[in-house]
Amino acid sequence: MLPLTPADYRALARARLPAATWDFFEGGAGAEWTLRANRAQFRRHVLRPRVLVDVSAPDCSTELFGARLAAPFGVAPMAYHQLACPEGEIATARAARAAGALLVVSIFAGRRLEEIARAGGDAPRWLQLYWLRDRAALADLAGRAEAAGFGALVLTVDAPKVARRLRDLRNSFAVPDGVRAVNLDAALAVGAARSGSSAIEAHSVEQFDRSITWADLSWLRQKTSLPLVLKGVLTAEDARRAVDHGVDALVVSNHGGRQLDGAPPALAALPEVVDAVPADCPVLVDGGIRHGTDLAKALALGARAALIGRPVLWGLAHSGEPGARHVLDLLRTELLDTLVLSGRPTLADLDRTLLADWPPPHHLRREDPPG
Ligand SMILES: Cc1cc2nc3c(=O)[nH]c(=O)nc-3n(C[C@H](O)[C@H](O)[C@H](O)COP(=O)(O)O)c2cc1C
Ligand SMILES: O=C(O)C(=O)c1ccccc1
Repeated sequence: MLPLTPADYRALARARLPAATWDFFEGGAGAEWTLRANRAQFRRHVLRPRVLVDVSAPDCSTELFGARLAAPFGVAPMAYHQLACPEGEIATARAARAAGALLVVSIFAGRRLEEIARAGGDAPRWLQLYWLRDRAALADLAGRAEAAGFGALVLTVDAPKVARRLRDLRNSFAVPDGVRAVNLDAALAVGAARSGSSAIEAHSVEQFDRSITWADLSWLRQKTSLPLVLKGVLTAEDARRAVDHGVDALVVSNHGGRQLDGAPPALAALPEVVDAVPADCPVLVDGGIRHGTDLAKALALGARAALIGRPVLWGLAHSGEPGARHVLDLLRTELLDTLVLSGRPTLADLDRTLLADWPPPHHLRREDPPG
């Protein structure tokens, strides 16, 4: 089968991956309610097409922190791309560069930052951090990122610990031998499998500093001159607080349903965050974006760009760099089609008038009594 959508890559990737790896990629926290809600929320909006608009030159390129993107999206930070393909983040960096997409590298990447940077060339990349107890390790990463041409630091704030993910507990999931977070000291690595527990959850409990507060942000600020992005904000209150603390951009995210189960779908939280921050503060979003139409909906609700998580892993698992590149290219192609067919040829034309609620609110439902 020739894959024509990210969903096609999902089916092909599943057949190639060990069951426990598949579960780690696909799974969420708890009852996976938020995981499902991320997708369901996209189905609650329909697109209101405008006709007889000149759509002969659609353009979905954009700029973020001074870097040019061919399309308004990037690869979400995800640990250990070598679980999907042997080249790991090197393949992803080449794919993102070829597709003109931003790459956000996880602190738990399996390849060295400097190598990833070489593979990415002049394409834009950011580094994601978790706040480890070992602040020297954080300071070291911040310095290396700046030296290797990373354009921003992304602090993930929705994970004081990794959540209880039932699939990983049932599988006693651990990272296989030969895959390691090489940008950190071996002493900070994820441990071995233990029956009935998740090595990743256990590791986070040991290594993540869950005592940090807003007051600690100034420490990280002062370690770097790079823009600072907070990932995992879902409320207007925290969005305002972030801006007050000098944060340069936000990612509205529930971590792909992998952290607080019961958190709102990212798309539903997006408008309150967009409305809470100044217009010059970029708001990104991730979670459940699988189609070009999903991108159009997120942008219409005020996102400057989106991050793509699992679909990139599907492409990597299918065929490494070309697979990941094709997934990103498909999303850009689908977005361009959406711009043309909805009569909104540029990203500036995507606003809330593109969307209507679905199903439409009724005054009178069939089951309501007459009169
Ligand atoms: C396998 C996997 C590993 C992840 N690792 C990280 C990580 O290291 N750091 C982080 O901030 N988010 C991590 N995330 C969350 C993603 O950055 C992103 O928020 C989420 O996957 C977006 O949802 P989507 O997969 O539905 O597109 C991970 C997600 C997955 C699926
Ligand atoms: O962030 C995650 O979702 C995740 O899966 C992870 C992986 C390795 C270490 C910490 C978190």
